[in-house]
Order: sequence, then structure tokens, then C-alpha cells
Amino acid sequence: MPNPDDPILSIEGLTCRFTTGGGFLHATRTMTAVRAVDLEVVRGDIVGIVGESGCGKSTFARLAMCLIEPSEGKILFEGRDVTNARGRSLRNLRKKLQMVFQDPYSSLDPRYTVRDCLEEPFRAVGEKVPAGRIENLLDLVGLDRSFANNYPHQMSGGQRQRVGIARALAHQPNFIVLDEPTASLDVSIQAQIIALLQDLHKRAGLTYLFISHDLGLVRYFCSRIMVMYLGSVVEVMDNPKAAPCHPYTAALMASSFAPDPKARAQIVPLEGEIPSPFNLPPGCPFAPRCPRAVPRCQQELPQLTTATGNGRVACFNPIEP
Ligand SMILES: Nc1ncnc2c1ncn2[C@@H]1O[C@H](COP(=O)(O)OP(=O)(O)OP(=O)(O)O)[C@@H](O)[C@H]1O
Repeated sequence: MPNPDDPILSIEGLTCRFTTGGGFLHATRTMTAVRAVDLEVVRGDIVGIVGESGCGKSTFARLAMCLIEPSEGKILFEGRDVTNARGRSLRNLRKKLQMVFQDPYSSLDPRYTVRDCLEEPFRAVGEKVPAGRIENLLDLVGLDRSFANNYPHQMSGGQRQRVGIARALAHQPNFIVLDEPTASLDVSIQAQIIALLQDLHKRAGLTYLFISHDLGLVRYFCSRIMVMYLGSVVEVMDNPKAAPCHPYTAALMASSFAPDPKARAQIVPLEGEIPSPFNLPPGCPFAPRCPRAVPRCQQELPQLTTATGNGRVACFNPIEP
């Protein structure tokens, strides 16, 4: 029996490199999309992964879901090594570990009714659909049972995302990776979906990994935050509401709402080009854009070791809390 206090998900040194190009015209190039990431998630946690486009959030989510293989590192789910899970062990993992995608329209087959979409996870593992389960799933996500006969094009974005969430709940998972689940929705609908996710978190005892580029939303929704920049974790915040210590996290706030005047005073808008992931500068990858960079930052890569009182930061000149 797993101990409830043990981490549900442990990630050690997870690294993913992509090689592109090749052939007559292009030399092959390798980039590191996710670099030596460690993470422990305990039951009931809502861990936010935040960063600008291209920082490796979705790649990290796909690695954590065992949808792609890491170049290095290890993934333990409920204490079991699932890094290279295949066949039956992958199917069993899928029941417990599910994902909700950003765009509910492209993640639902337009030829399937809602009932078909919700039956599909059972068919995929060769199981019969338990009697009343489809109605129960629709109830869980706040959709009228008559929606079972609708096609995706007959529903709004928010309703489609509710179907996406219901699908993820089909096998009663205990862990859900939410990859920007509200990014394609209007603000008012976003709030309804977040409220639904909060409600399910409480009622179904779920654990979430929540991927977003919106630090404001992540600070509101999550219990811990991991901030990524060009594949590396630059800050881990155990209290999402506390002031950030990494200049990048502080700058990310410029793109989100900060009602606290003290927090507003620390905001430095991000300027400068993001370095090419194929050709990272020596030292800290954020140094070329960092308002607090010191000479050491150009030469040495800071490690995520400096304790901040609210987690850890990878920075030679962090903002004092
Ligand atoms: N299959 C792939 N082949 C080559 N490069 C890839 C592949 N998937 C992702 N990348 C690259 O890896 C880096 C990280 O991409 P990723 O999609 O994980 O970032 P992200 O933070 O989720 O961005 P977004 O918010 O735009 O989805 C990017 O530079 C991307 O171009």
C-alpha cells in the first residue's frame, strides 16, 4: 500500500533534447527543451508550471504523462518507476494519470457525439462502460445529461472543455495534468472552468499539474509554482502569493495583474531577445535580459539551490524577500 504522505509523482533529473534538421540542406541541430528538472508532487497538491512560450512547459507535461521518452532522468508514479512504461503498465498508468488539453475542439473527434467521446477511454482499454457512468460524468462537470447526444460543433468552447475534463475523469484518475486548459476560452468562461477544477479537486481528491503562461492565474489557483525559462527551472515557490525572488519571475508579473502596490513596485518589464535554444549563451540563459545581472551571470550557470524562505531560486543576485 502506498503511504499517503509519499509523493504521488517524483521526477528526477528529467531532460529532453530534440534534434532537428538533417538531410541534404540542413545540418542537424540539437536543443534541450527540458533540462535536469527535479520535482516532487504530494497528494492534493496543485503545482503550477509557468513560463513564456517555448520554455518547455508542454514538453515537461508530455514527459510527466509518459507520452514522450526523456533523454535522461526518471519518473516515479506512486513510488513505481514508469519512465519507460509500455503495454499493460502504461495502460494502468493512464487510468490514474490523465491529461486535459488546451484546445478542446481539436482534442475531441468532430464525428463523435459526447457519449462516444466519453465511452472511448473505456473502449481504448477494452473495458465495458459501467452502467450510468456517462450520465455520472456529465453531472460531475455540470453538463445537462441531454448533452450526451451533441456533437462538438454544437457546443460552446466552455462546454467542450467540460467534455474534455469529463473524458479525463472517466477512469477516476487521482492525478491530472492540465495543459493550459483555459487558454483558448473567454475570460468569464475561464473563471467557470477554474471553479469547476477547484470543485473537482476538493470533491474527487485530485492532484494537479497545471501548465500556464499566466502567472496571475497560477498564483491564484496553485499551491506551489515552478517557473521555467528556456528549459530550466529558475524558481520554485512554496507560497504562490509571496513575492518572487528570481528577476524573471518578477518580470513575468508585468504581464499579469498585481493589485499589491509593493509587488507592483518590483515589476520590471521584460526586454530583449530570448536567446536561441539551439545556441544558449554561457552562464545564465536569462542574463542577456536580466536587469539584475552581475558579471558572474555571464560565465556560470546558477543552480536551483539558493533557499529563499519560500522555496528555491537559481540566481546569483536574487531579489531579497
Ligand atoms: N517535437 C519537437 N521537435 C523539436 N522541437 C520541439 C518539439 N517539441 C517542442 N520543441 C521545442 O522545444 C521547446 C519547448 O517547447 P514547448 O512546446 O514545450 O514549450 P511551451 O513552454 O509549452 O510553449 P507554448 O506555451 O508555446 O506551448 C521549443 O523551442 C519547441 O520549439
